[in-house]
Amino acid sequence: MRKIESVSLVGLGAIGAAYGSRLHNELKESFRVVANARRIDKYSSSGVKVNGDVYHFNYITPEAKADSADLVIFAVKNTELPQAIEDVKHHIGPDTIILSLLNGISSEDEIYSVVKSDHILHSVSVEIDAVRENNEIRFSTLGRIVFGDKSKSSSDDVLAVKELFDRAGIDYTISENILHTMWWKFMMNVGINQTSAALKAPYGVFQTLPIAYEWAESAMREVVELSRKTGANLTEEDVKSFWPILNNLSPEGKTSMLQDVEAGRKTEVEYFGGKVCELGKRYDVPTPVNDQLYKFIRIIEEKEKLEI
Ligand SMILES: NC(=O)C1=CN([C@@H]2O[C@H](COP(=O)(O)OP(=O)(O)OC[C@H]3O[C@@H](n4cnc5c(N)ncnc54)[C@H](OP(=O)(O)O)[C@@H]3O)[C@@H](O)[C@H]2O)C=CC1
Ligand SMILES: CC(C)(CO)C(=O)C(=O)O
Repeated sequence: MRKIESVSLVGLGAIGAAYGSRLHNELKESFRVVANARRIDKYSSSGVKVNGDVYHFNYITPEAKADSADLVIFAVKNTELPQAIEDVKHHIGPDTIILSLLNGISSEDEIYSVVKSDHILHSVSVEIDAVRENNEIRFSTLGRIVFGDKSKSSSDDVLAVKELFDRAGIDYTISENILHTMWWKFMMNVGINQTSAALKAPYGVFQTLPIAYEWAESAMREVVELSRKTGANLTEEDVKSFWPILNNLSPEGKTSMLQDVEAGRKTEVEYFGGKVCELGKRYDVPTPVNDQLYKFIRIIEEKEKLEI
């Protein structure tokens, strides 16, 4: 098994900085953050704070000549992925393992369509409640990364990432059925991210108001129906499995979509509700809850652009 000695990250936001701080502690200068000059200025001026500790990472611009990394991690939003792939391409060699921590079920395919690598693992981060405000990232729980190889249950790439996470102190689970895992996480995001953004509600609202949680569950159940058509085969038990996860998150914590709405940024709604509506049409499965959530969040985004 080969040992991962160098990692390049693109996306130093809530998720990227949370896990990146652990990788920096382990790999020091061999952990590189790829970012353009504007972002590097922003990060360098006062450092990036992760749970109160100030980090100065090893920054590198997309244009700079670079050796390919043993591992490249994507931690940008789905809307930012095409540019991120372009920006990190100097760091991807024929043997580079690629991990995408993006939510949704499409980022790995999108990366593959450009880099055509056989070393792309599938992954999701779960049970993390990371919140970013400017250069400051806070989380009460780092959760874990669930990852796996779509074609084999255990591969050299999986074992190499496992060994790195053990060294860096990052919790993980290796999934034996990563397609199911990706859909399970997708289902949660479709439920909680969209309803929290529509209600402008942190996790505490869902922990205490059954009516809010039921709304999230109704959006998730449409994903369960769709999963039966795609082979991911989610069940009602999968829907119920989110309850203990939610209860472990900080009541003040906010989904990444609520953070986007509050910051006036474009959200990932196309990759959650938008995807559900698209698949619903393709498989002739009704998706009334997501149809409304999709419209609602699109209106919030458009409203942001109006000057009235
Ligand atoms: N927050 C959370 O708790 C969780 C989030 N996720 C998922 O993880 C992914 C990332 O989310 P999150 O960390 O919250 O998002 P953030 O918006 O906090 O972070 C994204 C970061 O990527 C940077 N970025 C974007 N494009 C580039 C680029 N081309 N080069 C370098 N940096 C770039 C952005 O910089 P800038 O701000 O300067 O544009 C920003 O700092 C999403 O898919 C999300 O759904 C998954 C689990 C939990
Ligand atoms: C599941 C949840 C809500 C927190 O880990 C998430 O993935 C997000 O905020 O995007």
